[in-house]
Amino acid sequence: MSHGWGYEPTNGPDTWAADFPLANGPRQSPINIIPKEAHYDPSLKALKIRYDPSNTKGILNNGHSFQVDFVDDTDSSTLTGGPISGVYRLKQFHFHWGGSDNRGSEHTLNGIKFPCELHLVHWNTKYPSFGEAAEKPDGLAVVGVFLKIGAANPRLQKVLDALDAIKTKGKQTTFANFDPKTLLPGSLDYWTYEGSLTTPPLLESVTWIVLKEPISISPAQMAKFRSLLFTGDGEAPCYMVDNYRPPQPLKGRLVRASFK
Ligand SMILES: COc1ccc(C)cc1NC(=O)Nc1ccc2c(c1)[B-](O)(O)OC2
Ligand SMILES: [Zn+2]
Repeated sequence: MSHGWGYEPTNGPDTWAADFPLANGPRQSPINIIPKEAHYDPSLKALKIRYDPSNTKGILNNGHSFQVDFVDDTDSSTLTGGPISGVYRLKQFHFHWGGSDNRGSEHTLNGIKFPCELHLVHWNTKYPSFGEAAEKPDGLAVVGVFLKIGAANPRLQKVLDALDAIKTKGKQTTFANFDPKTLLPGSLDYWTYEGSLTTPPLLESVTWIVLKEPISISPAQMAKFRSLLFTGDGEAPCYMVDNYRPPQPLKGRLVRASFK
């Protein structure tokens, strides 16, 4: 049976180039962000984020992470402003995390890994669908939020409570009326650069918008993420941990900052 990509030594990030040559492309993600080397750009606009909780569609264990999906057939949950032009619709959000608190994020700050990173995925409505947009250089905009260990985050609780129902790969369950805006930190200051999906097919279609301010997650809440399985029912269980790609070469790209 074909060995799909994953995060184990036999199918992890170092093996992806064999099936996905974009892995060695010119605008791969994630990257290490060095704040002192970022360029403050006063022309960058503030992010405008408007989400409608009634667009929440469900929650799924896709075997690589879990994601909360949104109805995206109207402009009711959108990202505008910031470094992007036009209207991008919210499609889904998901997380990446480590097997212990010293790793898990995809982007790093001065080489520091956070225990977890949230990705809010949006697609450019100048294209007819997410799939079409994902193939275009300006097709996607992803807001990345670092999570750091601290007090329990009550905003995460509804998501965490749903995880028992999606323990194994392929499981999904109803999930309604969730406002992802409640997951954002107080400040929307960000770094931005042109990059890619951090999972195969590694398409180079993402304008990354990484927020400077992390949100908190408690050790008990992290343990809940780590109780999910990469594997499906009936397979030898493998805990869903370390589902992150390490930083990729910057290859001359500029990282801009929306703040001084
Ligand atoms: C098999 O998966 C696909 C099949 C067809 C298409 C067009 C896209 C995908 N995958 C996809 O969108 N992944 C994906 C989308 C967005 C983000 C990430 C992964 B991330 O880097 O982790 O954060 C942002
Ligand atoms: Zn992601």
